[in-house]
Amino acid sequence: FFLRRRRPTPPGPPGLPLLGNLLDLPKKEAWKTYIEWGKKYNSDFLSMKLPGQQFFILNSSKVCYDLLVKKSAIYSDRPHSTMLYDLIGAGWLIVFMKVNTEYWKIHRYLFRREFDSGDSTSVNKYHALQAARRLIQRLLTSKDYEGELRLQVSFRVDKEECSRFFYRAAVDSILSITYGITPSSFEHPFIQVTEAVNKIFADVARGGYLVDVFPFLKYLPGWIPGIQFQGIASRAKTYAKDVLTGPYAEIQEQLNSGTAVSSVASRFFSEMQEGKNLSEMEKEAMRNVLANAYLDDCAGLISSQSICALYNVVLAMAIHPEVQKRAQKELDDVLGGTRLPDFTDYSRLPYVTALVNEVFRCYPVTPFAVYHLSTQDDVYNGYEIPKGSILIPNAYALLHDENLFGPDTDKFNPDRFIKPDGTFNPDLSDIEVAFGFGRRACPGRFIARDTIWVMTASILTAFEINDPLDMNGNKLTSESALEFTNAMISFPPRMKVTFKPRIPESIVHDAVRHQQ
Ligand code: HEM
Repeated sequence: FFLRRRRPTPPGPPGLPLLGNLLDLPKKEAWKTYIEWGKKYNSDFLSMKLPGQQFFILNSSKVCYDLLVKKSAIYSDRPHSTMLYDLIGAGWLIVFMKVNTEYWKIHRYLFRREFDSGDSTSVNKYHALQAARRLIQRLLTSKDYEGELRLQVSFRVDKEECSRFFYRAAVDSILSITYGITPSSFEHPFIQVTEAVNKIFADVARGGYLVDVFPFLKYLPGWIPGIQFQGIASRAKTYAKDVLTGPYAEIQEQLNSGTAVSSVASRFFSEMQEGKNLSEMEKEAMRNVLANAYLDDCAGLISSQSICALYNVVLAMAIHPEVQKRAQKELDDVLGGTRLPDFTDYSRLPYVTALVNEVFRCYPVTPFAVYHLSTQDDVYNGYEIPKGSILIPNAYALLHDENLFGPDTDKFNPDRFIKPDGTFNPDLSDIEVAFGFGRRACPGRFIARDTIWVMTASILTAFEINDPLDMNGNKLTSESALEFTNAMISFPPRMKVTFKPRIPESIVHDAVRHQQ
């Protein structure tokens, strides 16, 4: 036994005794450093150790597919968070659920049924379209608006200019899809609570709580100096409960008073009223699925993916005016400058679709997807992967791989998604990795794509996005060095842009009225 030779681990920076690679952890855009490590160690499969935890970095499509897709049965778990599970009681968050349990499977099944199947898709799309139109109307009629609107595009989810519009648009869209609720203002409690939860969950995901490293700390009372996490957890527990039960209770009241509009929740309650026999687990799972959709998109596991994607669209359009103009020409040719786009225009707007895909590719919202945890000892290419290892899929590396997406992948070029005959090229299907891998792949990706598409098409129809400036007032261009945040959800740098209207206000007001 003692003489048994251990198999090697893949190459990686050597690290220090006890600390492992703690001091090697990149402070900026870690995904780019991991690509550099791959070149240095001449391997697409790397290892890294932190105290008590073995990590593997997956830098190529082959390794990601071999492990996370082909062997997804053993590479699809998540690390346990004492803060989230044991202290906040947020075991209903699908993204952190233990894999392959009946509980997780019923949540995934219901999520898929409600967010990616024929009947529900058309109602979901209708709500996303309405939210897009309300966004355009709010931008046009903002009290700050004087012919042109100067927005501060900021990744901080607070009440700064851009957040007011894009944060609200994303919440507006997902709340109406899930519960049929349209918040009347930014101060609405269902928006405010997501802001509060956002901060705490973001810290958990960043590994910001010591109790996640030393779980025994959970037994210490909150009055001991340095144990603030107990107080934070107790506040988060209240917020999380509000997220789970607030809109759920409101939709029940609306149904009773006959004022509910069609949504995922209303369909579910109608089924129950019609006598559909559901187990207690199914009922609980459905309540959780609704809250997961609401929370994952607004304050999610780490922050808000759709909001980040919208910021990236604004950034990309501002620093690539030639792409913006071409997309606007396509929109004008189809819409004639007389109306806002809708989903029936999809097939006639291949360049808009290409540019949305290019935004997901060039500026991935989740450059590492979400970490996966292995549940069995395994061997890959002669290397040992012990049970309990964390796998970091470098989605950014794949999305910038020239073998998958053609030349100059550091350049923003929607044409890579256009076929020679001018139609959209669906063959670059590796773009899917922008939404994760294998059995954990994002179940909200269909509605996320639809929402970002219709919001992008609507914004570009209604506005020119000009004059991007950094926070020091320097002009930003496609050549500027942009530093994205080094986090699970990677936000673009803060900047200011101008929104200049391109169509008469009456078109937008008519579109919103027509939808009601
Ligand atoms: C731009 C938008 C979005 C992006 C880029 C995104 C990306 C991701 C990624 C990378 C994962 C982890 C996949 C993995 O572990 O391999 C994930 C998980 C998840 N996403 Fe999304 N997402 C987006 C929008 C949404 C929306 C709108 C919803 C809800 C309607 C949603 C719901 C979820 C859920 C429930 C999970 C957890 C799945 C599980 O762990 O089994 N996402 N998403």
